[in-house]
This record gives sequence, structure tokens and C-alpha cells, in this order.
Amino acid sequence: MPIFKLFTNLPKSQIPTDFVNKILPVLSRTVKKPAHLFICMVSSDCSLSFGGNSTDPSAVATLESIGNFGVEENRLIAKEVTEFIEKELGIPRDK
Ligand SMILES: O=C(O)c1cc2cc(O)c(O)cc2[nH]1
Repeated sequence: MPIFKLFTNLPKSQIPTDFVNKILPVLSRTVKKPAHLFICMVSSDCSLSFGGNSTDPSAVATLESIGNFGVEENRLIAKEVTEFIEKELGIPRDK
């Protein structure tokens, strides 16, 4: 089971309830594993400091998967996931 975990200082009220499912096609396509295998979780309201700033909306994520994680895959996954998070949650991709 590949596992995606997102931690953010956004309040729960600003996380669409379907976010954990909407991100599955992005993960499935980039990690090259079927969507039904993924565990995806979001932890909101985190106390999170990004470069000393704990007030701007920001997030950190981890993705665990066995295989399919070369240098190029890694770049693609990071790009697509950060773009998706920016679009869905309004967190800039560099935050
Ligand atoms: O990609 C998998 O199949 C996968 C990733 C992953 C990570 C993890 O922490 C587990 O305990 C199992 C596992 N399977």
C-alpha cells in the first residue's frame, strides 16, 4: 500500500472533504500504481513552521512507495503533487 501523508497549517474547514480521493489519480498516474492501493491522509491545523514562518499557508508531504522512485519519477511526482495542492488548497507550490 503506497502511503501519502500531507501535513498543513490550514484549518480543516479549508480542506475539501473529497481532497483525499481527488488526489488519487495524480498519485496513481505518477507513482504508476493502481489508485485503490493508496492510503491518503491529510492532517490539518498543524503547528508548522516553514523557514521560520508559521502563519502563511504551507504544507509538507511524504509519499512512501516500494519501487518506481527514480530521480526523474521523483521530480515528476513532486511537480504534479505540488501543482495539485496549489490548485486545490491554494498553498503556493514553494510552500
Ligand atoms: O508501495 C507499496 O506497496 C508500499 C509502500 C509502503 C510503505 C509502508 O510504510 C508500508 O508499511 C508498506 C508499504 N507498501
